[in-house]
Amino acid sequence: MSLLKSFIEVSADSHFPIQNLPFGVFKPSEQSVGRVGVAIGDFVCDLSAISDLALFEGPLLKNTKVFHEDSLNSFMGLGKPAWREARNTLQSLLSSENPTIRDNKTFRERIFHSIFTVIMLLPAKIGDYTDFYASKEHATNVGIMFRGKENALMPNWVHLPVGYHGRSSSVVVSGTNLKRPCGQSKNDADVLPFFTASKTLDFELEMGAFVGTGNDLGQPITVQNAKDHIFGLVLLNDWSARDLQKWEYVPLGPFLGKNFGTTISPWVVTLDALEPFICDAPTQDPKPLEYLQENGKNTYDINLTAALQTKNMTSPHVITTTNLKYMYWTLTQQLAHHTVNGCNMRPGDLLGTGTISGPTPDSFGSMLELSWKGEKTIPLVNGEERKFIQDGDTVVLSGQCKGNGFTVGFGTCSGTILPANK
Ligand SMILES: O=C(O)/C=C/C(=O)CC(=O)CC(=O)O
Ligand SMILES: [Ca+2]
Ligand SMILES: [Mg+2]
Repeated sequence: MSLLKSFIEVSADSHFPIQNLPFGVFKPSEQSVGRVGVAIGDFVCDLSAISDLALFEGPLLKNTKVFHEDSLNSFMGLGKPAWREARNTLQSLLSSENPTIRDNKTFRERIFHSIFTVIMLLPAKIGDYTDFYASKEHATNVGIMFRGKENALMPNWVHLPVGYHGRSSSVVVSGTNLKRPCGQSKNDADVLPFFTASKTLDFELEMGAFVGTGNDLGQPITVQNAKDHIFGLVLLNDWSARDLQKWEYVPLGPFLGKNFGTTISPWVVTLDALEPFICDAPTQDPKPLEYLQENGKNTYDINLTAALQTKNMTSPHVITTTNLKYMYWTLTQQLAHHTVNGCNMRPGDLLGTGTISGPTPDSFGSMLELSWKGEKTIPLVNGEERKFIQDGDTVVLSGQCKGNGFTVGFGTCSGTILPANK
C-alpha cells in the first residue's frame, strides 16, 4: 500500500503528517475566539471552518458545533466512533487525491492558518488531574534517594499503579512561564524547617492521557474497555520542587512541591494515530490481580527527550532520552485501577503517567535522578552545567514515533522558570 499523502507539503521530519492529525484548541489571533483544529505540517486546519463549510458529512458530526468550542471536552465526550469519523473525514479531505479543499482557494483561505502565528490554548478544560508513579526505574531511584536502598520500592508498588490526585487549576499549556515556588524546607541536620524559594527545582518527563468518555459514579472502566475511553496523549512536565517535596510528603504524598504548575503540550495525539507504534509493556512479576490483567500489546513505542536551554544558549541541549515503552504500569491499567472503586472520570480529565525513566543513567526522566540528588553535575553543550533548574532556564520536552516513511510526533512542551516572588 502506498503511503497516504496530503496536498499540504509536509517535510520528512515533521511531527504532523497526515498520518497524525493531532487535535488542539487555538486562536488565529489575540482578538479571535478559541476553536478546535488539527495540525498538519506547518499549518493548523480550522475544524470550525470545515464544519461551517458543511464538509463534515458523516452521521455523527454533520452539523456539529463541537469544533466551535474553546475546548475539546464536548468532542471528547462524543466517544470513539465520533473521533474516528473526524479522523477519517479529515484524512480524506486533506489527502492529495481529494480536490474539495485542494482546488478551492476560498476554502483553503478559510481553513488553514500558519502554525507559527496561531495562539495555542489548553486543549481541554481539565476537571481532574491525577499523576501516577508507574516507572519502576524512577520509583526505585527516587525511593533510594528519599528513603534508602532497603525501603526504595514500597511493597504495594508491584501490585498496583500508585498515584495521587494532582491540581488541575495549575495545568498550563506549553509556552507558559512559571515562577520558582516558595515554601517550607528542612535540612537533614536541623530540627526546624525554614521558608525559602526552592533551591532544587526539577522537571519530570511524563506523558498525559486525556480521558475521552468517562464513566458513571460506581461503574468501573474495565482494563479491557479502558482503551476506548482514552482520547489521546500529550507530553507532560510535572515541575517538582524537590526540597519542598522531601519535607512535606510524609504521610500523604506530593502537595505544594508539585501543584504550582504542570505543563502540557498543546496537540493531543489520538490513540488511533499511535496504533502503528503499539508494543509490549515490560513483563509484570508478580502477576497483578485479575482486574489489572491484560493481554496483547498495551503500550506505545514513543521516543522522548528532555532538553535544557539556559539564558546563554541559543537552542535547547538534550539531557535525557527515554521511551514510554519502559513504563511498568500501562495507561489502560492506570485507568482501570483509578475507577475500580467506582470513581468517575469525566471528558477532559488528565492522567499523568508518572516520570518515565529508562534503565540507563542517560534515560532518567528527572534532574533529581540525572544529578543523583545533586551529587553529580549535568554537563551542557556550551560548557555550563546544572544539578537543578536555575532562573531563566527553559525545559523542552519532545516526543516522536518513527514510522515507515513518516513520523508521528507530539511537537514540544516547553516552559521557562522565572525568579521567585520577593
Ligand atoms: O515519594 C516519592 O517516592 C515520590 C513521589 C513523587 O515524586 C510523585 C510523582 O510525581 C511520581 C512520578 O512522577 O512518577
Ligand atoms: Ca510526577
Ligand atoms: Mg506538577
